[in-house]
Amino acid sequence: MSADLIIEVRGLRTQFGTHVVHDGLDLEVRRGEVLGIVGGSGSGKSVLLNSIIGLLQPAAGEIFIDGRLRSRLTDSERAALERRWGVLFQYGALFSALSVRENVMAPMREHLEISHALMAELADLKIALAGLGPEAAGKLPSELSGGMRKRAALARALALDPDILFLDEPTAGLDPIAAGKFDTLIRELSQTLGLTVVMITHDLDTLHAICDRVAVIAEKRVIANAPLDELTRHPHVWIQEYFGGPRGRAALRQGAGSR
Ligand SMILES: Nc1ncnc2c1ncn2[C@@H]1O[C@H](COP(=O)(O)OP(=O)(O)OP(=O)(O)O)[C@@H](O)[C@H]1O
Repeated sequence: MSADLIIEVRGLRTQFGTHVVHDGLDLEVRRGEVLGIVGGSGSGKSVLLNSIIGLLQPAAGEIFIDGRLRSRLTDSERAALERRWGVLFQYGALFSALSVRENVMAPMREHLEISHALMAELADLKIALAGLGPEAAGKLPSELSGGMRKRAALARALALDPDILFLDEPTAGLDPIAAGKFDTLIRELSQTLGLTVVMITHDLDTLHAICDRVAVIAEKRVIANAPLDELTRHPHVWIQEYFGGPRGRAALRQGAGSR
């Protein structure tokens, strides 16, 4: 595995009963990049993410993180590895009965042995980093707008100073202005903190605004993984329909105009 790869998936097969989701899937993620993952509904984007982070056991294949084979790690090595990433799940998945600050403190309680006061202080820093004002810290998720909830979930994903951030449809449900601001925030965080970002998205604007490369899942595997301008020339029919359809062309024009 080359040193600039932080994640490498080889020959992944996942299945539920007889339903095969991935078969012979390969994926490479380079250190420090923002990688977008696209594919039709049900093509297995979330299942891929859950396999990489260990929530799902693949039927076959190998997943290397920093050159180390996931399946060969001891429990304590795996726990240490899992502290290195933050995950923003598709629906935010905040604890509804806990304040934003307590939500951000939750992974700290699990993994860090530091005082409550220090945890609260660190949580407030992450909340600010995610672009929320200090008044948000004491609020419940239900008291926040959709965009603010995404930021709260992002603050929690940043709780343990990860070097990889996994985002499952981070801008879904946001209006275009809020989505654009969230994109900018992710780009700034990846640059200032040196984060590697792996992001599932259907949002063509997001792909154009912040992704260095885009991996396309179709036919149970990654059929292409390239910068967008290369990808749009790819002959595969799904890619042509996705990027060459009216929405794809509009996002392309807008992306070109904003660069
Ligand atoms: N726990 C599970 N048990 C059985 N089938 C599952 C399970 N999780 C996912 N699947 C199936 O695996 C396939 C891929 O699901 P996945 O959620 O990864 O799709 P996706 O590409 O993320 O779709 P979307 O864009 O709609 O979110 C789907 O057919 C789904 O029904």
